[in-house]
Amino acid sequence: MRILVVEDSKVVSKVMRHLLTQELNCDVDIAPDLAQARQLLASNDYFVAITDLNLPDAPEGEVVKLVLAQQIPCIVLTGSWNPLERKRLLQLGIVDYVLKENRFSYQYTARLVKRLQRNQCVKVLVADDSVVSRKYIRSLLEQHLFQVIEADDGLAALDTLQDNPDIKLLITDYNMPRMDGFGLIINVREQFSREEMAIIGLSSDSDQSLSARFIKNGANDFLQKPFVHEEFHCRVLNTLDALDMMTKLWEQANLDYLTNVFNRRYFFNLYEQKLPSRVESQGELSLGLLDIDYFKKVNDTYGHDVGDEVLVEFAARLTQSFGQRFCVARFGGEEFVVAFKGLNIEKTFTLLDCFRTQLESTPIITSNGKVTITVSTGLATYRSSETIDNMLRRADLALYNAKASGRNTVCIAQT
Ligand SMILES: Nc1nc2c(ncn2[C@@H]2O[C@H](COP(=O)(O)OP(=O)(O)OP(=O)(O)O)[C@@H](O)[C@H]2O)c(=O)[nH]1
Repeated sequence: MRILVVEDSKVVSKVMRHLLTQELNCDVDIAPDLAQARQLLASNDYFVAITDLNLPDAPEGEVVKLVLAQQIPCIVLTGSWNPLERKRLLQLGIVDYVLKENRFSYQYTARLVKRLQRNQCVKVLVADDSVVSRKYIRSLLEQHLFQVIEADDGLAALDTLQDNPDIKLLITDYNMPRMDGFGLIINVREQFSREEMAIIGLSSDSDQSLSARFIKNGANDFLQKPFVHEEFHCRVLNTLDALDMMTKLWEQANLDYLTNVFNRRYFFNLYEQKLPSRVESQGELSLGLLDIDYFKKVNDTYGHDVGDEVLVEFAARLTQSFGQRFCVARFGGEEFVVAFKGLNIEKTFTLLDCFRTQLESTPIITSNGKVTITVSTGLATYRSSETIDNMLRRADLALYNAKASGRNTVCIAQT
């Protein structure tokens, strides 16, 4: 990713280069005047340009037009606060007008570029029966590089969500035919939690209780129409930042910090409570408890860091082999579990034994050379009315037998 900074102050361009390279993996080109900006724009593709308005050879913000003419998102970073000029430039389609007030202005600009990069992968659904309003919101969102999908009422929005379950933000009007904004939000919240999707309600209705009702029904935020361009962007960005934060918290609570597979807590939340009904609805369930053989020796021979690399690669191979269909979790240390739902014991045994032979024959490449490991596995299949703890106890006994019989083998628990 390449970013152009058009700035005649050496101090400011140095600060921006430092902050941008710190926040993002990117190349930064600096143009101190319009002539050099023109040259650089002619020979490179830029993700975004950050431009001053007052340059030695272009004192009237001419560089903004040049950047926008090439369809490059433009952030104005200026020392002069001119409300009329600001309004004119926002209408021209710049991403933002940032005043150089203090160091936070530069940090804000770098974070904004990072958000633009993130926004490219974020799908936003706009539900509104007014074509004019929909198109306006679309244009604002596209200035910030979001992927935008439109729906003209609540029912059409629900259909769109079925086809695009990866939509991260829903912006919905209140008054719509067939299904209004409240009906839509109530339906959406039955399928998508607050960690999965954010919702912003909109309305031009003068009823002041609407904002609270939107939020009580499951929206994250509310905006009164007509709204100011920048308020819209601030609300969208804050809502998505909160969603990102929730996702991060969820990941910290449910994923293993080293290997990124699920952790023990996630596994037990998934299986502890509803084991019989889950098994009945999905058919059989088998658990594989896998423990790397003589892992202490790996640590003692190559060091703890290489031990970590081995664990990461082992988890990656488990995920590659089973992660798409089954739950893979690290129970702690060098012990992992895979829950094979819907598979009988014979098929599960074949899969685990195949994984075992492949692991043995494919050394792990580490920073300290190749390391060959083997794995012992205990395999238990669900018995009527059994708890997950009991199943794991039986899988653990089978694992003990696998270790006792010489390791590098899969042992089946007694039913
Ligand atoms: N590198 C690394 N080592 C870990 C981690 N968690 C646990 N270990 C080490 O894993 C080793 C497990 O050793 P043991 O329980 O004796 O088992 P083992 O050497 O694999 O022997 P068997 O299981 O009997 O084949 C210990 O040395 C732990 O310190 C980790 O996150 N990273």
